[in-house]
Amino acid sequence: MMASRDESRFGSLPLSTSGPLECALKGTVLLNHPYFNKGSAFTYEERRDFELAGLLPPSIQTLDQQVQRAYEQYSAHPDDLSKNTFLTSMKEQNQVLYFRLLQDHLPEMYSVVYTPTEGDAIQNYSKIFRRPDGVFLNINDADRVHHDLSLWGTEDDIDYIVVTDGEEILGIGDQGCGGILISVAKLSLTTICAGVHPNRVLPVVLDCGTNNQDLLDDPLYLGLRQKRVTGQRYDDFVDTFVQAARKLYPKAYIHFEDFGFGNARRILDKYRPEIPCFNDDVQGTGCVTLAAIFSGLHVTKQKLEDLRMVIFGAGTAGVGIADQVRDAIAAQRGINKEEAAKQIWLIDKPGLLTTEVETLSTAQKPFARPEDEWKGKERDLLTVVKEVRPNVLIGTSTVPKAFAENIVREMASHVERPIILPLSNPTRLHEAVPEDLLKWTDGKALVATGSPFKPVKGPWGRDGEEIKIEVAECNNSVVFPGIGLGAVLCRARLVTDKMLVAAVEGVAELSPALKDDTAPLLPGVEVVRSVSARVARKVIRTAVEEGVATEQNIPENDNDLDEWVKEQMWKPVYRRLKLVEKEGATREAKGEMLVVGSLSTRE
Ligand SMILES: NC(=O)C1=CN([C@@H]2O[C@H](COP(=O)(O)OP(=O)(O)OC[C@H]3O[C@@H](n4cnc5c(N)ncnc54)[C@H](O)[C@@H]3O)[C@@H](O)[C@H]2O)C=CC1
Ligand SMILES: CC(=O)C(=O)O
Ligand SMILES: [Mg+2]
Repeated sequence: MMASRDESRFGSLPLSTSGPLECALKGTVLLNHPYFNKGSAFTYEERRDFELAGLLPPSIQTLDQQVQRAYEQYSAHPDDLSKNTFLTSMKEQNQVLYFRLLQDHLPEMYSVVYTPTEGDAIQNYSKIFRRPDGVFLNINDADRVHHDLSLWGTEDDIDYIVVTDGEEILGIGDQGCGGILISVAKLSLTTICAGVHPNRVLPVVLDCGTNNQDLLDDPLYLGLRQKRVTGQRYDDFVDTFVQAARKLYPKAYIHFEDFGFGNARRILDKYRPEIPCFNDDVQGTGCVTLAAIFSGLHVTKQKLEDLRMVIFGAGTAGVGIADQVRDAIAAQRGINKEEAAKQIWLIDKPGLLTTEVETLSTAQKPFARPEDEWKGKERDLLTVVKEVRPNVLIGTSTVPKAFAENIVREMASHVERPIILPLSNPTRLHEAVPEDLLKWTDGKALVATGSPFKPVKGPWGRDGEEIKIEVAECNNSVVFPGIGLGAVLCRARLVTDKMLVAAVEGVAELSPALKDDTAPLLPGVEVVRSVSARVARKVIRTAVEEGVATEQNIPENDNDLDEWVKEQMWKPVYRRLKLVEKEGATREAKGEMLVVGSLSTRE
């Protein structure tokens, strides 16, 4: 399916987001198709032309009225997980209404469709399952991968694929085939936050088995009931998927999500030089955290050269952050990466990572401290904080309460405004909560968290008056949708380091803390679409400079480019349906294009 092209002042736009929509479906088939369905909002003419009149109550309603009703239904649900399930079924019924409801209530619903509630949905996947959503590929049927993927469209149809193997979902570990829901959730965010067209995306899970014994013992578990396959067979399976996806959907950008520590980086390093791909946990987290650090340093009136950063939890996300920050230090100070790495200390299960630690991974090695520096000293977090006197402390360990009061007070005794980012999701795994961090530092800590938290009140105003401190969400979701949108629109061949740096700048420029030092370190979800548009513009501009943009008609002027980006961002509005004959109709008009959540309408 290629959406019908719009004529605009830019000529023909690659992605259409407005104008009438051709449709060859009628009656109940139409009502059951989430892409076309408008429910009570079908107009009089549409009800007549599409044989809907007797299938709907007579009042014709507006999208606003539908949103109001849907919001009331949503609010009646007793807990977040049932709200999440309600939203999923809404998406399966009426896509525009689902995205519009989300858009209108984004700050409230963000945590319900994403972390932390999506984590609960994933953990309960086999219990709450109703309809499949996305592509299930399993390692025992590797020879079917090409065929099974080919059912989702032709070569122009897919812009964006999110793929997981379910091994390291959020902070909740191995979730086997339930991981499909992280692919689905990340794609919902690319649409709602960045306007990536919801019918041109593909959520995929690579089911390689699971080492989660609870799942293996659960009679209702839906995935492969076997231990994870590793080694060459695993690598071959991932490669079979990547090659098939490239061949079938050569325009698609591949976003890797929540792979295990041993695989995430390896897979990224293998494919990055060849195809447009991105690992959100490594690169997305690195980018958003660097943006938060930039605004924290702006508040403390320091520079990257002043940075002394301790990262607790040196896994996929922790080392991803270390890399991104190290590269930024090297670029800004004009020094090599080895020298820049000296401003970063990594701690993992063995304690501080030094050159003597035997389990160092390839990615951790560049940050290992010389063993001599630490002879005779403890390697735990408290000692490291005492010795290093960091101004930035990051948590990506999944160890709740790891940033204990004595550690935080120790840090705050050496620096005026400690920048503390507990990033482990979901909420219950945060290394500390904002309320404690602010209490222990008399409101001085500059905090951002991996999942959303309510603002904290305390007597931290200039004259001791009570103020409310809003805490930014430092989650890769601030940045990955915009990077993806940029890469898709410019049809990037590759995602280069400089494109990622441009994305960091795009987020950092819009940080509220730049204007007000009591404001959050990162832009919030209420402005996420403009953040994504800015990030996309910067990513596209850099892709052109780097010679990796293949789209021909990218405007040169920044204002034009902004408009070009925004015009192609999908919006949740009803488009007039135009009846066409089935014969000769496009795949879109015949309802044959991918609509996640509409598997039952596919043949
Ligand atoms: N806010 C955000 O945007 C993101 C947050 N995360 C969160 O970060 C956390 C880690 O995720 P990944 O890096 O993907 O997982 P991972 O498993 O690759 O990394 C976790 C690391 O923490 C270490 N660790 C565990 N217990 C420890 C202890 N007691 N002391 C020191 N280190 C310990 C582990 O050995 C491992 O290296 C998760 O909770 C995840 O949800 C991940 C990606 C993005
Ligand atoms: C945010 C995210 O990607 C994670 O927690 O894994
Ligand atoms: Mg993730």
